[in-house]
Amino acid sequence: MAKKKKTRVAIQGITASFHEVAAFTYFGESVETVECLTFHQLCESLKNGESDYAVMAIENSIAGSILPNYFLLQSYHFSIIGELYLPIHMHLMALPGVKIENLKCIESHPMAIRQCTEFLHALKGVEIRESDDTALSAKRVKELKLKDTAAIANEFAAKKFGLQILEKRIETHKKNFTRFLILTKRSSDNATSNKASMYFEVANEVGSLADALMTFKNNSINLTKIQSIPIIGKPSEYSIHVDVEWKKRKNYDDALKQVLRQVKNLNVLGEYKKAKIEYK
Ligand SMILES: O=C(O)C(=O)C[C@]1(C(=O)O)C=C[C@@H](O)C=C1
Repeated sequence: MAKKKKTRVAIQGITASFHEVAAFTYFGESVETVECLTFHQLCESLKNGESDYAVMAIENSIAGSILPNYFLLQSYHFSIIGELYLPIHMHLMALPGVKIENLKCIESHPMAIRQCTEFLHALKGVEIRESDDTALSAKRVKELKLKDTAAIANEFAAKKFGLQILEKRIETHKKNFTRFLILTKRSSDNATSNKASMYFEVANEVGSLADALMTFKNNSINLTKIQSIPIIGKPSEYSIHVDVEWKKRKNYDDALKQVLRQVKNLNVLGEYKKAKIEYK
């Protein structure tokens, strides 16, 4: 009998990155992760059929939105079929025996660095270097035997690459989570959906955005996120990305019909089940 093919999930980063943890948390550990060093590569992997799904970080509770990913969502038109809020614990790690006083450089993913600015500002004379991925930074420290460099990454990376944790939980606030979107090429009807992501444009006129938002309110739709995204080539013009939640599907359907008449170029990126935020 033919062996069942594993579900392939594109992640940004390498094994032991936060994206891999997100993929395993959402799908279970039996999936095969496809490592992509950039979010652009991640989208290409899904587009080319190299992956069945992609997991994409979209915002962090300390560092904020990952704006370039909103552009990718608009240009690739994948379907959002789910979301995940992953608690994020950042650790400073180095080769065994290395002390904080020996460090000349700390490297990590830029989103990870932004989540640890309070801790990093307090260190004097240490260069902060951005990398493609938290786990990749840990791997580099190990493979290149960098005695003056530490990585910021998670506990799985420390274990996998044999690094010693010098300082635990260096994120600026302990309630720290990253929201990940689950993307695929096919849209699917999800009867249990109670959340949607969409973007649209409004006329540059008094009240045009407020009117569209009022329509959601008037239909008992809760707006959980609003993000303006520059329209390239049209300075001072924006498309508006919103995430909305509902208790009754009919309220959402009614709101959507009405909003369609108020805005331009409305695109629904996906309807899916709202995830819980569970702090560890
Ligand atoms: O570098 C990693 O480990 C990632 O998975 C990337 C990423 C991000 O893109 O925000 C994921 C979660 C954390 O917020 C930090 C970094």
